[in-house]
Amino acid sequence: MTAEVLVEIENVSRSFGNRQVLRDVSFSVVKGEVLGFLGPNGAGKTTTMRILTGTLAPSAGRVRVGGIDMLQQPVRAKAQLGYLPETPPLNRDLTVDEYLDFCARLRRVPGRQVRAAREQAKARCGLQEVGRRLIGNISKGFQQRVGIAQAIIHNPPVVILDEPTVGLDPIQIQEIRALIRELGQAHSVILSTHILSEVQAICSHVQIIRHGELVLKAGIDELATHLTGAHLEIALRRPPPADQLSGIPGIAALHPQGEGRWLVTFQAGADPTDALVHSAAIGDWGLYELTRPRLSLEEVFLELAGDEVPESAPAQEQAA
Ligand SMILES: Nc1ncnc2c1ncn2[C@@H]1O[C@H](COP(=O)(O)OP(=O)(O)OP(=O)(O)O)[C@@H](O)[C@H]1O
Repeated sequence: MTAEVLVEIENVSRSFGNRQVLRDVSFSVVKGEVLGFLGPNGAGKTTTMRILTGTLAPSAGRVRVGGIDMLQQPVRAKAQLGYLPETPPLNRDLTVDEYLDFCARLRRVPGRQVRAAREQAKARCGLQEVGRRLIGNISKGFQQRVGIAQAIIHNPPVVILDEPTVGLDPIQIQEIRALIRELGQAHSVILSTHILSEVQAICSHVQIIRHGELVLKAGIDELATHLTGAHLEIALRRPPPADQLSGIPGIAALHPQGEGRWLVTFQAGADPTDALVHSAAIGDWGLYELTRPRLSLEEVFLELAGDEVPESAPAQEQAA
């Protein structure tokens, strides 16, 4: 069974004046996916989010949300989305309940269902205790929950969150991440962030944009192995002379690590693992360890995005 596609961006480009900031970007998000959207500053994340949420038109290409074309039927397409911008659009002078009721009406929740929608959003975001408090008087973590509650008040299939944990303390970060993971069970979530460890903690998929072009979209598990194809670490009790090892077809280089350990680099497109294991058995080399070193998301990011690495673990995040 193929999963339901909820977001489709096809060949989207965008220019500002004669400067092209998005080039032929295509991706889709299926039901239940939590997609982390990563890229260096100025790579085009916000521009993509704005096009996706219908607040900016693409210069070329097509956007569909829940199967509805954003350019042809913007009101219907936007109803499929909930959006938490980087700075949540909160009114500090309203109580949480008043504000969420207001958002529900804005989102065209029918009058008689507003209260139920508000209570459900509050329950999902852990806001039951603060309904009557002024937004200006609750903590930043609770304010962020209110921002998420307004994004899901109309129960949209797709939720878009822009830097949702910025400025929170470690406990709040942990709570908001747990909430986002939970949201991922009922909605598709697109999460823009600079924090690599956040992507690893929350997302099922990751996408990297660089200079306005997508350079990777992968499942989070595939990602760690994405660039590991080129190396092996082996340990041998009775290592042969190096030229015997390096003679195995597909091996580009050998880097001795001492005590019978070697880092083996593959030739492009080759995988000498089987040949190596075979030679070790025939030659009685005492092969007792064979591992593929996994790259961190940071290393993968560096390989693909090049310019600059986003934060991996800001000081405030240590305990999260
Ligand atoms: N309204 C605009 N007019 C002109 N240039 C713009 C406009 N909006 C964005 N840009 C340019 O487009 C490029 C992509 O910007 P965008 O905000 O999408 O990047 P980003 O990946 O979200 O970066 P950051 O992480 O710093 O927010 C940048 O060079 C930016 O200066």
